[in-house]
Amino acid sequence: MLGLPDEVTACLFDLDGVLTRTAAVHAAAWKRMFDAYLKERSERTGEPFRPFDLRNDYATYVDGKPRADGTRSFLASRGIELPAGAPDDPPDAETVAGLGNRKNALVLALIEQDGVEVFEGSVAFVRAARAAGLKTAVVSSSANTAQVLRVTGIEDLFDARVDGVVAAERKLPGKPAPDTFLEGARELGVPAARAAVFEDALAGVEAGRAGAFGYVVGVNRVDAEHAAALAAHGADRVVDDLSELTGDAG
Ligand SMILES: O=P(O)(O)OC[C@H]1O[C@@H](O)[C@H](O)[C@@H](O)[C@@H]1O
Repeated sequence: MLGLPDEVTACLFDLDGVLTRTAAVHAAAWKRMFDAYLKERSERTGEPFRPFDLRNDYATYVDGKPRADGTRSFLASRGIELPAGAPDDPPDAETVAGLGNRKNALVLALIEQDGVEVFEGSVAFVRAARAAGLKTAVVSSSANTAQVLRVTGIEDLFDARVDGVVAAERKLPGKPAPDTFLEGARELGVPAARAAVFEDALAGVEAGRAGAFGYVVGVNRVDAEHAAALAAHGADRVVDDLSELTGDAG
């Protein structure tokens, strides 16, 4: 009925791009922050300015990973290495934390300005899963997860939450490592083999595969190329919307 293998008794949902329409918000904020930084750097050093590519740089280096890992990973792709800095570095500090704080201020401003929308097909799927007796958790790298769940009013649909704040407290390595999803399954009291992972990011489906979860659903919100990449990185099935799983696609 849910389009999942029979042995699956729990569902672990990524947030941004799976439950809520916030992946594009993050991508836009990353681009604005990195382009401003790269431009300023190129004026200073004389290196050519090559902007952040919203599609490829985001999917390859940033999407799905914790904020600092995404920052470091993209900068490394451009041969740039910055000091880690401190969590409360100001947004103009030339550190990994400073650039991350600059990007987070942009995300919060965009959320404040435009609000957050859910994917209705996903919310209907979560409700159907719970009605069928499955346990549900949100497993996201985002430190803004609690706030996004609150403003969209869907926080009560989940039995557990493992987000960027929880992962930092418990010292769990972020996606593509499987640890945050494994922690989500542990909180729901099920072994990984009985849990399904729902992910739109390449780092996320990789985490699903690395954790040997019972089923990995790739949720494609981009294009056919991204759908193929989700399958190549570990998705057992790729859908454009979770309603495809229940056969409710309208
Ligand atoms: O900066 P935040 O809100 O802690 O989120 C970290 C990451 O969380 C992930 O869910 C997003 O896919 C990334 O784009 C984002 O950068």
